[in-house]
Amino acid sequence: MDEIRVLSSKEQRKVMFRLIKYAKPHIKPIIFAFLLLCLVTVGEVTGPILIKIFIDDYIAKNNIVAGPIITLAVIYLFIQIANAFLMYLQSLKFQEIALKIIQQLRIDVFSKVQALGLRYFDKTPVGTIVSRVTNDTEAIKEMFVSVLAIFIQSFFLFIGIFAAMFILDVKLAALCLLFLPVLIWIIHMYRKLSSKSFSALRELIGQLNAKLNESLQGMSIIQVFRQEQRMSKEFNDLNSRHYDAGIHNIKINGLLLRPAVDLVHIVAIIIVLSFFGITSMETTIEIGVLYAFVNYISRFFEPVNQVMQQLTFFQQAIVSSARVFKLLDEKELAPQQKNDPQAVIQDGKIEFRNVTFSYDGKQDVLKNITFTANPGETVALVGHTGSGKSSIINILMRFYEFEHGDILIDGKSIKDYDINELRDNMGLVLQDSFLFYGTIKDNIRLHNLNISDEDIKEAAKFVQADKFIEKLPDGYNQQVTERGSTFSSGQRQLLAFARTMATNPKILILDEATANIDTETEEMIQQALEKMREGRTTIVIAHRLSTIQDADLILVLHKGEIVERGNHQQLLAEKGLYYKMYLLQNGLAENIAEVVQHKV
Ligand SMILES: Nc1ncnc2c1ncn2[C@@H]1O[C@H](COP(=O)(O)OP(=O)(O)OP(=O)(O)O)[C@@H](O)[C@H]1O
Repeated sequence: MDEIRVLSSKEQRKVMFRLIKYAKPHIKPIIFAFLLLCLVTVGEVTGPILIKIFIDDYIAKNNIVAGPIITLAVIYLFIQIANAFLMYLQSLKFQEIALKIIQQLRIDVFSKVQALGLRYFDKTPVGTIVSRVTNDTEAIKEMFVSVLAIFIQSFFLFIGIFAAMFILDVKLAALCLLFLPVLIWIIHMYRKLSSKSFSALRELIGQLNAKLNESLQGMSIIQVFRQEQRMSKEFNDLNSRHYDAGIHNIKINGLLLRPAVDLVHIVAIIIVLSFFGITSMETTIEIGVLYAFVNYISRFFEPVNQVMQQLTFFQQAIVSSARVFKLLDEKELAPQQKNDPQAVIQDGKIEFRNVTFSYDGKQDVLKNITFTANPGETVALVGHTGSGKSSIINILMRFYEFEHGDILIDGKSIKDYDINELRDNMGLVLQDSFLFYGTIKDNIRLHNLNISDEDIKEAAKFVQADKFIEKLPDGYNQQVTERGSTFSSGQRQLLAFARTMATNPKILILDEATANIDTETEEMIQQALEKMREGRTTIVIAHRLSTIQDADLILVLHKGEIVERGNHQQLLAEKGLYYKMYLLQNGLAENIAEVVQHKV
């Protein structure tokens, strides 16, 4: 989980510059949008000047001449209409650019997530990653769509208004400039106070997401173990903390947003009116100038208010951007390959040479693993839970990088191969067969266009999945719900077999299912596995020793080391760990307690 941390001003600036870099490819439309913005500002500022001319030159002087007044009115109307149109156009342009930028950012984040190594996913809750791709990029979108547009628009308007005020009355304009430091101070205070509460708020939303995600994924366990109340309590606690953070935020906003700025606004009007009152005793003042000033001051405070309001989103976007950039800079990448074009898998010979591996860099979970699986041979990994069987598969599949020793395929280091070459030739079937939302066909083909409908049917037939698929109302076009929850685990397993067989890999890696499957399906699965293994180098994690008695080599793992090796008969004759496991699994141990005591 990300820590609640307020970014320093320097860090915020760095994040801001990096965000702005995303706008670089859109420089031409941005310049166009800025030009539109300039025109809009000119339009906004000229309105009060035209009214000032109308008041001072015509009304005050009682000089009601139809021609010039109508011309003035027409110009005024034209400027207002043109401005409305230009405003629409510039806002559309800014939004378009913003959406394009955010689209790119999302693509970058998603590609990065896919390039990350499993170590990253081990330490990061799924909810947090989802939050990065959705909520955080959404917050950044807000920054580009409204925050920056309003900041820039307000800045332009601000300059335009001051220019107009200086044209009308230098002294009074200079007086108005005095309010600037006060406003800057309010904005600074607001930013300072609000940034911490925003970070806390965003962080809590991330935690709420993570909790929700955990609850949904583990729903069956939650219900079975009656964890509903605990989960609700934890969720409620987080929700209450979110509420408190929200209230804290509202208080800061309530105090510093509109009220503080409005107060300065009123003081400014009072000072301007007093100034006019005092000077009117010495010189005649033009009522039109007074109108224009009061109008400008109101217009000037409106953008300030808007900018203040946008600071909320700005803060949010900076925090979100910092998190997204942290993800983009994540160094925990998937193992890198040398992509040697000469490295091609021909026979599928696998050699582990003194491989030592650790997940955390501290504790070795595999120690000095050495074995060879010759082409077409089956090597079975057995051992108690936590002995390192899955870890061997994890490094063989290049899910995790290993530092010591080497794994060779057909005599070349596994690190030399192009990852596609490895993935195309190594079929992996895990215990929990993951099915995607889509049809059965999609799930077997996995969008590989080289696999025809015929290939799919053949693969299904090969693993005997065709029988149950054909009985489904829509056959191969039957819809698979999320994670394939409407299929039995045996059926899911058969579909996963078919998916693997459709690619016809040279190497098979199987994590044999431990789930209880009815005897008939079990039989089908065993037959399918036997056929699949024929002519393929196979590494299989076996939970039941009965299924691997014909393996060419059985490796018995204990605490990350290979403690016994040989075929079934040899290992039984050794009367070691394998022998004890075999007796236990077959209920043949005369005194099971004795065997267990022997630290099986
Ligand atoms: N992703 C991981 N991060 C850190 N440690 C891990 C990770 N996966 C496994 N381990 C640790 O590595 C050791 C070996 O685990 P591994 O999953 O390889 O055992 P296994 O023999 O496959 O067990 P099982 O039969 O229960 O699947 C264990 O101590 C386990 O706690």
